[in-house]
Amino acid sequence: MSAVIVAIDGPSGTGKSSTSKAVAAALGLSYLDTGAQYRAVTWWMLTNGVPVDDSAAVAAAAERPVIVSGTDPAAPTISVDGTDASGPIRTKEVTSAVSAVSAVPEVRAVITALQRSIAAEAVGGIVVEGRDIGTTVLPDADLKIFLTASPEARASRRSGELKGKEATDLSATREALIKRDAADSGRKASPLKMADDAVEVDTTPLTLEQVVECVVTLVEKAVSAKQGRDGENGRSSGSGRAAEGADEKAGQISK
Ligand SMILES: Nc1ncnc2c1ncn2[C@@H]1O[C@H](COP(=O)(O)OP(=O)(O)O)[C@@H](O)[C@H]1O
Ligand SMILES: Nc1ccn([C@H]2C[C@H](O)[C@@H](COP(=O)(O)OP(=O)(O)O)O2)c(=O)n1
Repeated sequence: MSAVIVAIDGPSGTGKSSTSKAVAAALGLSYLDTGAQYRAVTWWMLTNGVPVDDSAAVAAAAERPVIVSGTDPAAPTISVDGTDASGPIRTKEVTSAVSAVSAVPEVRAVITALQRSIAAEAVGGIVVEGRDIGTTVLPDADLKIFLTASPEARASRRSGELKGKEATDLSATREALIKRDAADSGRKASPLKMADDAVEVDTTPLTLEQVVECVVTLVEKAVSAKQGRDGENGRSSGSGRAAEGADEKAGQISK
């Protein structure tokens, strides 16, 4: 069977990273945080003096940063030009600039190609999380999930994280999230949007554990359906009873 590919998209604070990591760890899959890659490019632009509001300057530099992502869900890594960037990419400066940088088509072209090659190399399967994975990066993913949550829930989750570090003001966090979502959803190049064939999960009333359980179940169904399809293909070329058993499971997927 070819490796399962799971796309998890949604706005900020809906639980994409926590859910994707836990699901990948539970099922032995690789994990890719594509937001971290856009943050890494943004950090490179800021540290190299590229004016992030000048899209032509950002476009001209788009191919320069060398981004490497480690895909172990237990210890995901991100480096830029060989330097660990996991800390610096989470600062307020990067968060404020990342929507402008990620709206530049030349940046998206470079990062999208990188994401596709990482997914293709993940022989054991992968969970890829972001904004445009189901619509643009991996439109043939075996399962597409779109996570949502109320702005209040998202802001309170985020300010819980920031406590003791940077701004903890709930309404400021809420405004910043809404502004970033509007920029990410309103850009021309590959905006944040639910794919037509995605499963929407509203995480507002759910604990993280409940969301993980729900997504693990959906992935298992998608794997069964995939095995069914692979079995069917095998059977049409003459591969017998095992294919028939797998074929029965194909009806179980619910979208
Ligand atoms: N269902 C949930 N209920 C409560 N807190 C959650 C839930 N899902 C995620 N969180 C918490 O919310 C914060 C943001 O989650 P994260 O996975 O980083 O979201 P995203 O990747 O969508 O921005 C984290 O601190 C995480 O532990
Ligand atoms: N596939 C993606 C992933 C992220 N981005 C952009 C848009 C987001 O505001 C930033 C940062 O993404 P990230 O997932 O780190 O954001 P949060 O964890 O939700 O704060 O990157 C994107 O344009 N496409």
